[in-house]
Amino acid sequence: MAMIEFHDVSKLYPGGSAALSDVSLSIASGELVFLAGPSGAGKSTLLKMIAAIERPSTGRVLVNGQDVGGIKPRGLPYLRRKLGLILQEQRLLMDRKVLANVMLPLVVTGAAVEHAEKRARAALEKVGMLSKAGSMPQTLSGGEQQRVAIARAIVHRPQVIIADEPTANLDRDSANLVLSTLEAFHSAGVTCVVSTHDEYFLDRADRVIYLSQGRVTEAWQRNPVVEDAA
Ligand SMILES: Nc1ncnc2c1ncn2[C@@H]1O[C@H](COP(=O)(O)OP(=O)(O)OP(=O)(O)O)[C@@H](O)[C@H]1O
Repeated sequence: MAMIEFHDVSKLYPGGSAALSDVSLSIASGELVFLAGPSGAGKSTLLKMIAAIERPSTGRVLVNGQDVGGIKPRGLPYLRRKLGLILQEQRLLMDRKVLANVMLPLVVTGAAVEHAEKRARAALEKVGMLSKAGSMPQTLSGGEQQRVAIARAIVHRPQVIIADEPTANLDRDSANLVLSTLEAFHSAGVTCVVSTHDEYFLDRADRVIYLSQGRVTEAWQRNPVVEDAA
């Protein structure tokens, strides 16, 4: 079943040229898909459309069958509950401990503090960062901070993880750990869409969609999933 579908999606930013042009793609439930392409190709724009942070100028974006392009503000929390977002502009709060950072998405949606803390500890354990729960973010390496950001993104157990360049500026070992963390969620059935510049990861990927100047220029799949005919 398709979790994410783009049908002839174009995006024009006000006053700008087309950030995306006629993009059509389908991502199945449980897939791990990499989005590649040069800076400015439209990767961030595409990811933000899945979360309805940006809206298509034309075309349709469906998440779990729901058209999210025209979603009303009151429908956004329902959509966002399904999604775990690791976006470039969402840094950790440096004046709060790791645990508080990961609890925050639950606390702001009204969860009880004890419940939020329990969930946050479980999320930190999943990304191998529970021992740093009491640390301040600036005492962590870039890769560790990124794993905390992943814990924050999955604390509400989303069906889909959207990660925009989660390994940017990391050394190879840290990048590998971040990627293994995402792969573990994929193995647990979570749909993952991850943008990257890193050829090393693209070589290992099962499915890559290349964007250039807002268009899908290449897309391949190493081991195509054979749909069960039944
Ligand atoms: N809010 C905005 N307003 C106007 N133009 C924008 C906005 N966001 C992105 N753009 C433009 O849209 C195009 C695609 O940008 P986008 O950030 O989606 O690319 P990207 O592939 O994610 O690049 P990078 O790898 O550098 O993050 C670029 O030309 C960019 O300048």
